[in-house]
Amino acid sequence: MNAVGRQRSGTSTTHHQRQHSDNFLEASSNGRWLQSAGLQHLQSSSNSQDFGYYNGGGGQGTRMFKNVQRSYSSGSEIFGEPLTPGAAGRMNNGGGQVSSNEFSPGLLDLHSFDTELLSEMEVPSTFDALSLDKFTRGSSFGDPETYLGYGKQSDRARGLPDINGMKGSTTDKEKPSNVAKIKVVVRKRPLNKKELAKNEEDIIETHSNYMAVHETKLKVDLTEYVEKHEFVFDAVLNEEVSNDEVYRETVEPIVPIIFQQTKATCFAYGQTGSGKTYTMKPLPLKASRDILRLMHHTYRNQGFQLFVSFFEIYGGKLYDLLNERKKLFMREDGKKQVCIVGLDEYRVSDVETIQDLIERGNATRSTGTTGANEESSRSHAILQLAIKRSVNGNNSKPPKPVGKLSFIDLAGSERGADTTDNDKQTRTEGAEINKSLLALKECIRALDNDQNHIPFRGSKLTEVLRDSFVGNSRTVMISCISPSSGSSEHTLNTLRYADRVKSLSKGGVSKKDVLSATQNLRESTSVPLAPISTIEDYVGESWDEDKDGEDEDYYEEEKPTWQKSSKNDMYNYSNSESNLKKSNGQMKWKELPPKSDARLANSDTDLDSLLKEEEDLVNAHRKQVEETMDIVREEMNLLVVADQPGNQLDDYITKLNTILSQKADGILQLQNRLAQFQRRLKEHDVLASSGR
Ligand SMILES: Nc1ncnc2c1ncn2[C@@H]1O[C@H](COP(=O)(O)OP(=O)(O)OP(=O)(O)O)[C@@H](O)[C@H]1O
Repeated sequence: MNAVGRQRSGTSTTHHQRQHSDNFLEASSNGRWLQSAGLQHLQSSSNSQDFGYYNGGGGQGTRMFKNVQRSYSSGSEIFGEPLTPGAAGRMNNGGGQVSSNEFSPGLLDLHSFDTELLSEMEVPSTFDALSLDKFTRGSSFGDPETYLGYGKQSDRARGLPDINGMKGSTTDKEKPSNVAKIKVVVRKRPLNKKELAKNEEDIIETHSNYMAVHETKLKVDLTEYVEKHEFVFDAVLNEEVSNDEVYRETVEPIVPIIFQQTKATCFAYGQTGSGKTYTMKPLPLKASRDILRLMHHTYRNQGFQLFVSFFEIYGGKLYDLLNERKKLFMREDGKKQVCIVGLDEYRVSDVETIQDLIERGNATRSTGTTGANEESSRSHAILQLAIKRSVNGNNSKPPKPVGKLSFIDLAGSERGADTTDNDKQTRTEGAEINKSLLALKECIRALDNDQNHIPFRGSKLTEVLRDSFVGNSRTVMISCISPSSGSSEHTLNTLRYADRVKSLSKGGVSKKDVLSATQNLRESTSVPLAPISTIEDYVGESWDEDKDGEDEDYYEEEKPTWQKSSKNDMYNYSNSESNLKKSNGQMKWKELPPKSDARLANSDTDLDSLLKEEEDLVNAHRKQVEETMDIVREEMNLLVVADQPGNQLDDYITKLNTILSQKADGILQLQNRLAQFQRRLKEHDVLASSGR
C-alpha cells in the first residue's frame, strides 16, 4: 500500500459556501421558507436584478453582462495590451521592452516614504561586472540560517516594512507585513474570436471585488433556468484591465519584501486558454525591473544580487528551460533544504538580459515538446527571481540567499480531470496535475493559517516550492477565467478552487460574506408579508398524511419558477392566478386571516431562529457532500496512480468503501435532523395559522 493513498492532500470543491444561486434559493428549503412566510417577493426582487442584467445587456437573446467595475485603462486595450510607456514591443502578449531606466508606474508611490531615493546613478562595479553570470549549478534554495544572520522569525507578520531602515541596517528584524499573506485575484479575459463566432455569451458579471457567474442550466423538463453563483475575492479584474494593472494589483506590492528575507509566490490557475500565460508572461519582467531599481537605488552598495532560473515540471519530472530542457533532479541537503541539482541560475543586472532569458525559457517550453500548446498546458513552468547577498562584500564566496519571487504558470486545471482518459499516460499525467493542484492548495492554506506542518510533500510542485512555504512568505494567486457560457463549468471549478484557497484564510472574506448575506436575508424579513404558500412546498413527502382532508385550509400556490421567456429571453416570475391551480384544475384559494402586528413580530422572531437553524443544516449538509466528493475524487485519482504492477488496488477500494459508508452515516444523521426540523416547522405553522 502506497502511503500516499492515505494522505488527504486536498479538498477540491463541488459546492461553494458563498454561492447564493437564485435557483438554490428557489429550490432550497430557504427559498421555500421565504414562500411559506409570504416572502417570495424577496426571491422576486433578487430575480429582478437578473432581469435587469439580461434586459439591459443583451437584447435579442444575447446576454452580455455590463461590468460596472472601474476601468483601469483607456478601455481600448481589450485585445491589444499597451506597452510600458516608451517601450517598443519585443515580447508577445503585452510584455513591453524595457530598459533598466524605466520602472513601472506606481512603485514610486508605493515607496513615497523612501526619502532617500536617489536620482539615476551608476550601479556599483560589483553589479556591473557580470551582465550574464552563469553562477551556479545545483543551487540551494532558501537556507534560513544563512539569511544575513537574522534570527528565527516569528510566523506572524507585524508592522510595516521599514524600507529606510533596511537601507542602513542589515540587522533589521522587522518583517514585511502590510502585504497580505495570501491574495486571491480573479482575472477575466475577453471573449475570443472563436467564442464570438459560436455566439457564446459573456456570463461573467464583475463589480469591484465581487463577481457572479450566470450559469444556464436545464431542468428535467428541459426548460432553461439561470443559476447565479456569486463570489467575492481580494480583487476581480475584468477584461478591460491591462497587464500593467494586473502587475500593480498582484506582484508590485510584494517586490520590496523579498529584500527582507521573504519568499513570495505568484501563480496563475485556470483552464487551458483562460489567459494564464498571457497574464504571467509579463510579470517577471516587470518585477525584475522594479527589483533592479530597488537594488540600484534604495539598496545600492549593499551587495544584493539578482539571479534568474526557469524550469518546468512535466509529468512529475523537472526540466531546465534555460538549458535545453535538461532533466533536473531534486535533492534535500543535510539541512532539509531543497536543492535542484543541475539547475542553471543566471546572475543578471539589466532588464534586457532578463528579457532574453525569459524569452529563451518560454521558447524552450513551447518548442521542447511535440504538441507545443497542448503540452505546455500540461506542465507547470516556474520562473524564479532570487535575491542574494555577497558575504561582507566578498565576491569570491557564493552569495547568500535573501529572498525569492517565484512565478508559476500552472498546467491547465482541467487537465487534472484527464484521469478518465483511456490513454494511460494521459491518465497518469492528469493524476499528477490533479495531485499537484490539490497539494498546492493545501500548502497555501496551511501557510495562511500559520500551520507548523506544511504538506509540501504532496507533489513534486510543492516539494520544489518547499522553501517558498516555510518561514516568512507571501502568495498571490491569479485565477484566470474565460467569460464564455461554454466554459461555465471550468470557470466555476476555477473559482471554487480560488475560493477554497481563500475561504479558510484568516484574512479571507468569505465568512464575512456569508454573514452579511445572512444578515441581508434577516433584514428582509421585516418587509410586509405576502401570501403564504402551502407547507408541502417546503417539507416534502412527510407532510402528505397530515394534509389529508385539510385541503380547504391553505393556499395552493405553485412554486415560483424563473422561466425563460421564449420571446425576450428574460426571466419571469410565474405567480399569476393561472398558476394557482392544482394539477386537477381545481383552484385552491382562501383569504388569509388578518394578522396583528404583534403576531407578525413574533412570527419574525420565530422565523429568524428557524431560518438560522435551517441555514446551519443546509450548510452542514453541503459540507458533508463536499467532503464526500473531495474524498471520492482524490481516491479516484489515487486509484489511477496506484494502478501499477505490484500495487494492491483492493486495499484502496476497501478504504474508499469505508470512507463512503462513514459519510453515508453522517448524511443519515443529517436526515434525522432535517426530519426534526420539519416537525418543528409544522408546529410553527400550526401556531401561526391558529392566530397565536
Ligand atoms: N486578458 C486578455 N486579453 C486579451 N487576450 C487574452 C487575455 N487573456 C488571454 N488572452 C488570449 O487568449 C489566448 C489564450 O491565452 P493563454 O495562452 O494565456 O491561455 P493559458 O491559460 O495559458 O492556456 P494553456 O493552459 O493552454 O497554456 C491567447 O491568444 C491570449 O493572447
